[in-house]
Amino acid sequence: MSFSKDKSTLKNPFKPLTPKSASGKGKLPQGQKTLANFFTTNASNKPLETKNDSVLNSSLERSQSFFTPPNNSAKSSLFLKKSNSSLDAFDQNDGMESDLIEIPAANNLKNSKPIGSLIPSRQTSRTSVVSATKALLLDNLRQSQSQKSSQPKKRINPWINNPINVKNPRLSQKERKEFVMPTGQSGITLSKEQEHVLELILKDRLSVFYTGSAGTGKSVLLRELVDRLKMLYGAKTVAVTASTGLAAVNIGGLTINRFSGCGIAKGSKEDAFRAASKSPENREKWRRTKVLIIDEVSMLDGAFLDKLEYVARQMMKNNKPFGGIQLVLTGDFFQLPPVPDRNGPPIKFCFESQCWNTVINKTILLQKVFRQTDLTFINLLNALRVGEINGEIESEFKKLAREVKYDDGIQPSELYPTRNEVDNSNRTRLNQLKTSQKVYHAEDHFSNERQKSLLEQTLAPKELILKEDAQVMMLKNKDETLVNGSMGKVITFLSMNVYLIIKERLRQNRSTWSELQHELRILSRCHGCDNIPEEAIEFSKKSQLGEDEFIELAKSAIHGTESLPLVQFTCKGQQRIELVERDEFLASESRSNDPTAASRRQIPLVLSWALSIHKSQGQTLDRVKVDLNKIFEAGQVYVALSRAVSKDRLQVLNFQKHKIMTNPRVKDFYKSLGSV
Ligand SMILES: Nc1ncnc2c1ncn2[C@@H]1O[C@H](COP(=O)(O)OP(=O)(O)OP(=O)(O)O)[C@@H](O)[C@H]1O
Repeated sequence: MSFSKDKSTLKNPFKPLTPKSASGKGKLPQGQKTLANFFTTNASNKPLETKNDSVLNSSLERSQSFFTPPNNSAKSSLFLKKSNSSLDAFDQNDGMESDLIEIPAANNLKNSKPIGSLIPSRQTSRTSVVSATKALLLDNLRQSQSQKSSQPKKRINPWINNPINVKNPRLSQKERKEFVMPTGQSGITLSKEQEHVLELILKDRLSVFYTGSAGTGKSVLLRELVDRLKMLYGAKTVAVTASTGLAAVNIGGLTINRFSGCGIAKGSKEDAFRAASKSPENREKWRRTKVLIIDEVSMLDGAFLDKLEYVARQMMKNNKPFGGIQLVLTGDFFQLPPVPDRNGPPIKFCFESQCWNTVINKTILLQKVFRQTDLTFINLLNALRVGEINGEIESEFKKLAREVKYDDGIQPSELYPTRNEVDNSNRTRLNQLKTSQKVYHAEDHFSNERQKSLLEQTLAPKELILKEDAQVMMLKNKDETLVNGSMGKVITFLSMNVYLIIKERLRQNRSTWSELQHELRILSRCHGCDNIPEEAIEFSKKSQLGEDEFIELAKSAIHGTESLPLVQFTCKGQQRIELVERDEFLASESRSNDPTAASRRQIPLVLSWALSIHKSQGQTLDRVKVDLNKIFEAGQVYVALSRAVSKDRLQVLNFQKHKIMTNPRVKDFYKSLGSV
């Protein structure tokens, strides 16, 4: 490394850059975007853009346009609908949704009321909340009640600007009666059928199993439900669990095995109770539980559910079903089944458990599919779900073998049944790149070997190897458009200080993206060097940023903090560039407020040329390629193909009718619900 300029003649790299150097650049050719356009600080300023002019999208656009830009000084996190007329317009569209199917279980305690009578005020029930303290909730209630004649309320987006702060905001009995829960989650307005499920659980206090095909919004509904239940009863009384570690991580909960204290519960129900009651903390946890939520219930063994039911009655010293605990189960039994135990008895689905009919008061089928909007595609997926593939449907799927070309260079996620195939595919693709590489080692915090091994279940890898041009997927929700599952491409690696200068600089600059990508890569090479590399000095003479400015940036890059991946994401059809910082991943059995929680700090990205079908369950993927050659499990093909948002962005290789496996017991169960 050498200097071609005397250090003393160089400007102070830490001095803010002046706009002066931005001047003098030629105008952009027509239609070309400046790089500054790609850097978005607040995606919520833009309405959602979708190609389909469907009822759903137009509803979404309308509801999106009601948001005002974030406002820090506002009383945080309350979203309110703008006016009655817009609500009416929305409701008309709602009328086009398919009818609710509600299946009373054999012993239903109550019949549910008609939707209209369950929702006293359409206006308040359509208001939105993401997080709020008790005071804010009541404030919202008062405001919304006096809102009809007043000004439209300002909305702010707490996901972006405000920390979420739900500290056990319990409402009193009286307050609860008055309180009509608002809806939230990054601007998503729940559909009638989703709201109906909430009403059954929150108002009628029924134990509910809600199901529905892939993409019907079960997870969206669950997240909303968890927020609301915690607000109503207090966080500690709501047990949020899932059948697998991965699913538990997705909803910020524990595995049901861990929550219950039963462990793997291979023995009798009495053994399970003995294990669970060993620790006083565990007994206390059970006794304060009012609601138990279990997600991805298709993967939960029915025999385990029976043991749990017994444990609950013993713990609560109450002989009512589940010891009087309200139960909320969700999942789709046509998706992945429980993992069989080679040495144990054959698996049972939960609906085959002895307690099922006693503990579930209501079963609800969500019918409206949100993930896809093309009705033909939805029908094809439904045929796949129930395994009814006639010649016509088979030929439709076979047509999807064609290659799909994407003009932004981001390749589709390849889905494979086995982890080995996934690792091989990603490794091969990474090795093919001859670009710069960076290795990120996870920063793990744990207090024992068990916690250490649990950390390996988090989505974030212990060692993440990235290269420029590598295809990656985001693992965290950042705001409305950059979410878990967003796909992108690594541009280069920059330290935060250089990124901030460049970001500011590019707001005033009219250079195009293709012109600057190379400059950023050269700046990236300066990181950690003793002196400015020759290559950078040479390049500075033709830099779009101007020679002096480029040299200043190069000096900043030398002294920069950790070099982080700069990623170009495609979010809801728009390009967006972000420097991705480390984030925290809790082990599945840890709680965020527990100081002894096991956690991993890692860059929230994974290579995403390939994913396992198992990991893809629960995800919405923008572009998908599936090879059905090695499929071995019922539900696998359905899970894989139903991740795609449209047929146009799905490639299916080796589609053969005989590969589509559906469990006949699952089919019979759904037939008994009248849905097949
Ligand atoms: N009420 C709604 N309005 C608009 N979009 C919604 C709504 N509910 C869900 N969605 C969207 O539909 C997509 C699928 O939702 P979600 O993942 O909750 O479905 P799911 O039933 O859990 O699917 P799966 O069974 O495949 O895991 C997501 O992109 C989500 O944002």
